[in-house]
Amino acid sequence: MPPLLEDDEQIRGAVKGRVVVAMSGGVDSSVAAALLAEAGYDTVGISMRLYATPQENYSKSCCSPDDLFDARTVASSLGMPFYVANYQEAFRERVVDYFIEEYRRGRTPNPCVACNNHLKFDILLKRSLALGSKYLATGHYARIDRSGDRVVLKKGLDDNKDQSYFLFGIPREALPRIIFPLGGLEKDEVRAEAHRLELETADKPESHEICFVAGGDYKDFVAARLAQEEKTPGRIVHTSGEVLGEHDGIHNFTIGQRKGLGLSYHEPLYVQAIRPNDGTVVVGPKGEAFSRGLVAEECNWLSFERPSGPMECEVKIRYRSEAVPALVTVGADAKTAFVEFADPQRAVTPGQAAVFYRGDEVLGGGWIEEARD
Ligand SMILES: Nc1ncnc2c1ncn2[C@@H]1O[C@H](COP(=O)(O)OP(=O)(O)OP(=O)(O)O)[C@@H](O)[C@H]1O
Repeated sequence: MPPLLEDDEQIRGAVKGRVVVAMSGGVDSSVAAALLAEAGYDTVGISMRLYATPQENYSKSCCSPDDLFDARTVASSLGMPFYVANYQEAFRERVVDYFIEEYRRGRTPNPCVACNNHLKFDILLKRSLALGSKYLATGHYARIDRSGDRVVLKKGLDDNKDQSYFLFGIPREALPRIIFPLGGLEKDEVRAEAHRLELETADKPESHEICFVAGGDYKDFVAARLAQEEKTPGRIVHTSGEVLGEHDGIHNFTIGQRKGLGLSYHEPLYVQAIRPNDGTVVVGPKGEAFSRGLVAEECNWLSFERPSGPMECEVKIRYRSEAVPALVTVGADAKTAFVEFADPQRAVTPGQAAVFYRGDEVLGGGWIEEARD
């Protein structure tokens, strides 16, 4: 095992003092807390209560009583003070309602980004600083590099776990206040650390689902929360113009979707566009779903106040896709970015994030508004 926190670029330059650790009850944030405590930081644990799930789904939700219990147990074994913050209302407004509204509009939301932007790195960060803490730490797989003349956000070292895509919305001035103790570790090392530190959560399984849609299908979740008059039904039309069928609402579709279209056709068809105005869902064969670029709105820049001119960089248009070369130009207020891919990309999806990288560094990002042909 390489030396951890003390020599880690994550923490270099971070003056020892009080750190609030955001504890979800999972293994990652448990290890983050334990490493900071071991390195001599004055750690305080906070779990956010975000969502109340029905009784039968308790154990599958991110902030179920089980998880709060686990977080409390780990904090207690580390001798850390521990608090639960009730952020259910903010979470409902900023994450759950946003999630439903985006589907209603025929877009594909990214609730993890919304949660980071509005809960973790806004409300919780402010609360942490108000508690006299110097830093907020989370178990995200990303790095904050403090070694140069400016503090920058970088990808996590573990390519497979890297979560920097979800973090583009952190306010630039907040970066110096954040610590990601796991950014320089591989997932296997984190598990090994959890065992070495004898944490209760060492063998706890990963959570993969959207935390507030515990166990269920997100489409059912959205459909159950939309009144009939909020749904936009319409036609399913082939790119050739042929009408193939009808549907009950655009909230049921995502760009790039192949399954569950309710069509029988002689070749696989993919959703290529969703038109909220008249409810049309355009489908076509795989080869046709490519775009030359996109427009992103509400951009946040991390490495500078704004790009100084047209900028060559890499862009990632969904969490699990490669960062691909692109030319990015911004509008007058730097909130809108016009992205031209070096090579056309498949399934550009309004509502997802476009995150701009230069190598490992996250330059910034924004929300995809539309694809450009
Ligand atoms: N309910 C919560 N309360 C406090 N912090 C949270 C909560 N949910 C997530 N976090 C923080 O955000 C980080 C990333 O959240 P994510 O949902 O991606 O968790 P994860 O990668 O499964 O990590 P973990 O194993 O710690 O649950 C967590 O490591 C933790 O620091």
